[in-house]
Amino acid sequence: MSFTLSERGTIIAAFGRHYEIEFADGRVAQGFPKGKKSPYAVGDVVELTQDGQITSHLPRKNLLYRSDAYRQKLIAANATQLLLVVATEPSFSDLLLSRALLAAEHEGLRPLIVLNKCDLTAALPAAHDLLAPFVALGYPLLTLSAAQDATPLLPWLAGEVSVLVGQSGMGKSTLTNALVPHAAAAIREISTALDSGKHTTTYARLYHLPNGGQLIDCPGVQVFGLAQLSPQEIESGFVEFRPLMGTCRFRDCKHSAEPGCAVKAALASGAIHPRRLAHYHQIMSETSRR
Ligand SMILES: Nc1nc2c(ncn2[C@@H]2O[C@H](COP(=O)(O)OP(=O)(O)OP(=O)(O)O)[C@@H](O)[C@H]2O)c(=O)[nH]1
Ligand SMILES: [Zn+2]
Repeated sequence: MSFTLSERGTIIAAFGRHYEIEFADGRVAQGFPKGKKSPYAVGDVVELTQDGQITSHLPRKNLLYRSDAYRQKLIAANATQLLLVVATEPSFSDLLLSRALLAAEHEGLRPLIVLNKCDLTAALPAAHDLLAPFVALGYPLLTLSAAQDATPLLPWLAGEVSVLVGQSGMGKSTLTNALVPHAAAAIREISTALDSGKHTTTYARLYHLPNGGQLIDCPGVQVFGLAQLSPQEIESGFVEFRPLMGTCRFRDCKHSAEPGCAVKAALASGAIHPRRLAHYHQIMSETSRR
């Protein structure tokens, strides 16, 4: 009989097929998956053999990921909160925000929209306009300047496993560096190891916050595909559509030009924002192409 001793730890960094695993006593080991795939994500609790092979992960509370028809990109496992980072400059995509919120709703993550770079005041009104439909839905919004003071975020982070998601350049790394002592050093170390030489985040990492809670910084996302979601899941992920589900005249209503459409009626009355309906149609059009 042969067996390999294995240990259980949490993935705290993921770069391609290369993982860092932290054990309960604070030790950190390198790990790699069996085979060619990278089926694990930061936040996963995994079994690691003595020679560094990851053999399995424990059941996940949730898994944040994006996908298109061909592949999945895992973002984080077992998180509790999604920090959607946008900025006054450069301008951000509100469609991407709708997509990320849909993923948060589907995975049961508490969403918080963080509007960064509020020191760039000239662009502030336009950013608030773009965010207004989301704020009207009740999504919490925190406005700050990571470069000047990231502390307004602290009360939101205690006791949570928070994932930073946003387009490149919104300031996720600046936020991380402001909140986590030594984060910059860890980032430099690995960038040198990967020889990327770039200042953009190329891998995901989990940090322990000084006052409790954990923060996961990820590479910037420009596309957030949701091929994993069914049309029903997309519809129920738009929170303002929920009370209307099943109330259109036609059961398979596309909420486009059908008579007796409850969603269109809500649009006319102002209960649904035209931008959100446009996002819904865009995301739905991608599912029907599968
Ligand atoms: N004016 C201002 N600039 C900021 C602020 N926060 C970040 N920046 C700048 O915005 C740029 C992008 O910030 P990063 O933290 O690298 O952005 P990121 O979201 O981590 O980007 P990726 O690593 O590419 O995903 C940098 O030049 C920062 O100095 C802020 O609060 N105010
Ligand atoms: Zn309808």
